[in-house]
Amino acid sequence: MANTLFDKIWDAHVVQKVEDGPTQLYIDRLYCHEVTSPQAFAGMRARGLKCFRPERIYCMPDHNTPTHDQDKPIEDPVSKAQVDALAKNAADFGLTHFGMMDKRNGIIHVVGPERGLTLPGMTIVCGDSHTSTHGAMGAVAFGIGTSEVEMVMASQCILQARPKTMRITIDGKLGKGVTAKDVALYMMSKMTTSGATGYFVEYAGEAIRSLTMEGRLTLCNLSIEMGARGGMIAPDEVTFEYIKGREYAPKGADWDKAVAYWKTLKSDEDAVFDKEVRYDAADIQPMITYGTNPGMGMAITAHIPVTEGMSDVEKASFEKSLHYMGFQPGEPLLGKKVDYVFLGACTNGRIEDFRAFASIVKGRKKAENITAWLVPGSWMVDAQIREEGLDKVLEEAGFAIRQPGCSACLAMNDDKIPAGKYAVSTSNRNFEGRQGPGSRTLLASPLTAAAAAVTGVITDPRTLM
Ligand SMILES: CC(C)[C@H](C(=O)O)[C@@H](O)C(=O)O
Ligand code: SF4
Repeated sequence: MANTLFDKIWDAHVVQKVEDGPTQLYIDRLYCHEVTSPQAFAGMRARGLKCFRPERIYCMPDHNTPTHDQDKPIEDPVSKAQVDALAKNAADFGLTHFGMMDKRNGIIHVVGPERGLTLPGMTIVCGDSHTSTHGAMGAVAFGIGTSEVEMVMASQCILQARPKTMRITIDGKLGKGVTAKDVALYMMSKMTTSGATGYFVEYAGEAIRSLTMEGRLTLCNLSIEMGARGGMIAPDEVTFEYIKGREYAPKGADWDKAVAYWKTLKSDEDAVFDKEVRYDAADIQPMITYGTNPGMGMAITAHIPVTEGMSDVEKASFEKSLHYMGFQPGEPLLGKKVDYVFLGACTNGRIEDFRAFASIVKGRKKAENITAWLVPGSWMVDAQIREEGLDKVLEEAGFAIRQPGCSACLAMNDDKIPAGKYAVSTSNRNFEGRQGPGSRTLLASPLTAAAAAVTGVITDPRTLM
């Protein structure tokens, strides 16, 4: 029988099936961060359990870590308690822990792939919705709840209902200034934030194949914002090239064996998906969001939609959203003044994102009215930035690089956008208050963020390329 990529990986991990019930699925990797693991560890303690496969569990703090002075004790008592608890829990349960200031620390969804911990064919879970990111390497990766984290700690298995499969094919070539982030924002603007609910998505087509590994990670990261259980891309030479030589990647004969297996990880020609969606790359422009969910996006040169034709319910929520943002239906965003720019998050905190940002700001200066937070996704990204001399380019243009972590993506640390201020942000969520109480978020690519950072207003990055 012809199988999809998802079927192949899922079926290889089934321990047992419950008749008319969920599947018991073996999990290759469990990632833990400080926010969603404390209750799971407490549950394990209360039941007197040890982790079943401690060597398959990797822990690191990322949400509560400050992005400055990480060598000093964390000032905020809540954040300090969370971060300290993870270190203690990892030590007590014999788990690998990349603590703050460890050169392997960073946002879990940036670190997994870059250390070679995330590999094709794996099942990967974490108590975090953006675990979908790892699917870019050809893995079945999805976010789980805290009680499920405990289940995996105890048994290295999880009970899961099998999701339906969807394939999204993007034909053709992406235009100038159009990045993986724009592809994701475009799809969401078409499908809405619930367009893929109940499905596990495989991305395919020429435009997807041509993405770098970083771009693929960005795209799969945003799968969850379309409601998908996860997103994935069949591994290919781009994937193998990215993984080769990384710290935890297979080496020598194990590498050859692994690649031979990974090459089988693709949907069969005649595999049938529960749903198929197609888009044309030529229709995708640099995108920006104007509302308070990631599906409220448009081409940067477009005008905010008008309410004609909307139902009363749609109109009410649309108007509430625009009121929060301080925008009017039908108006353009180009030229609007911005206060903050955030480059980072598990969406766009990788080396390629810093390269893209630097390519625009090179030889220009940060606009006076802009406060810019540039936050590498990990210490490895930080090291690459310096190795490539991008730090010099950024500094000459008036930007400073902060220390790794989730930062202003959800503002669990001090990096909060003040109420009423506008931030062009490379993160993945623009909900009310997401980047701080009253903050107004406009999601966009690193190129668009850079264009706003040097002009002080919303600017089409193509005009600066
Ligand atoms: C804190 C965590 C549970 C949350 C998530 O699951 O995604 C966070 O990472 C986010 O991006 O909102
Ligand atoms: S960077 Fe943002 S989206 Fe990613 S894990 Fe951290 S808080 Fe969640």
